Amino acid sequence: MAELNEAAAGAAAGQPTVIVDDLHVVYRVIGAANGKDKGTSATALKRLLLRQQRPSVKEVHAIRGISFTAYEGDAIGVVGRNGSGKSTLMRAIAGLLPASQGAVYALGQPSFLGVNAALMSGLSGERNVELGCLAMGMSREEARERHDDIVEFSGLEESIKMPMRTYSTGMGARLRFAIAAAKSHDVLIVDEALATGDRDFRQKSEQRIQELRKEAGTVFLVSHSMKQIARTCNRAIWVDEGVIRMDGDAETVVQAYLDENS
Ligand SMILES: Nc1ncnc2c1ncn2[C@@H]1O[C@H](COP(=O)(O)OP(=O)(O)OP(=O)(O)O)[C@@H](O)[C@H]1O
Repeated sequence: MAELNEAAAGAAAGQPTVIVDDLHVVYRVIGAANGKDKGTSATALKRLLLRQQRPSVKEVHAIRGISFTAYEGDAIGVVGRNGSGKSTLMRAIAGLLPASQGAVYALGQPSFLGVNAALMSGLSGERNVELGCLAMGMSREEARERHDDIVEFSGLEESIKMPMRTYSTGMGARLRFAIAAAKSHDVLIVDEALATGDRDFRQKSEQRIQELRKEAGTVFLVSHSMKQIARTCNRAIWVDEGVIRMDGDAETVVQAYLDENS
């Protein structure tokens, strides 16, 4: 495993951008431990009226001691079965979830799909492009300059004038990626967003991920598509029940994962 790790690091050969050191993440779910207590507002009210004790707290230890280092120029595919901890790991790297033990050190502020500020569902796609660019630190002029390219990349055409709440999940994901991809990032985390696009959009976005890598950033790509990981990434991390099962060059990890899961 150590050999693979070094091989992956060598492929990118840049400075470290993310260091994950013995990371643990624990979710606390209130009222989930007792099968009879469904945790609805009615049961909460009943408990209040009857002065019963607070429901027990169930802990879900989603990440159980993960360590690795990502480098400039790395495109890291994150693979693993449903519920293995991929999204939790990504959210912890982005600083959206606290570590219950260990730490994440990152260069700059990792962007979770690039636009950390949520897009506004009541506003048009066009207006969200402008706000998204400003939220990523562009000047108004820069945002205006990039506008047409972002709209074209998104492929939303006339729908760009419609409020975002009228968009399908796929349309929303395309717009988010198009905005995020308009800027270089030290660390960009793309969590399943590309899965919703059609073939054309997937090709465009995979190409853009390669360009972002060349601009000396690190890209994490969570995907259930092993082909996409093998095409897009130089390195892959296989997460299994909250720990790293394998970390190495993308093709080797994808093959090992497929061997076990097909
Ligand atoms: N908000 C939450 N509260 C409690 N438990 C959670 C929460 N989010 C995730 N979990 C639990 O943490 C574990 C890891 O979930 P996570 O979403 O990180 O997995 P994943 O690998 O991204 O799955 P998928 O491939 O289905 O998206 C699972 O056991 C899940 O039930």
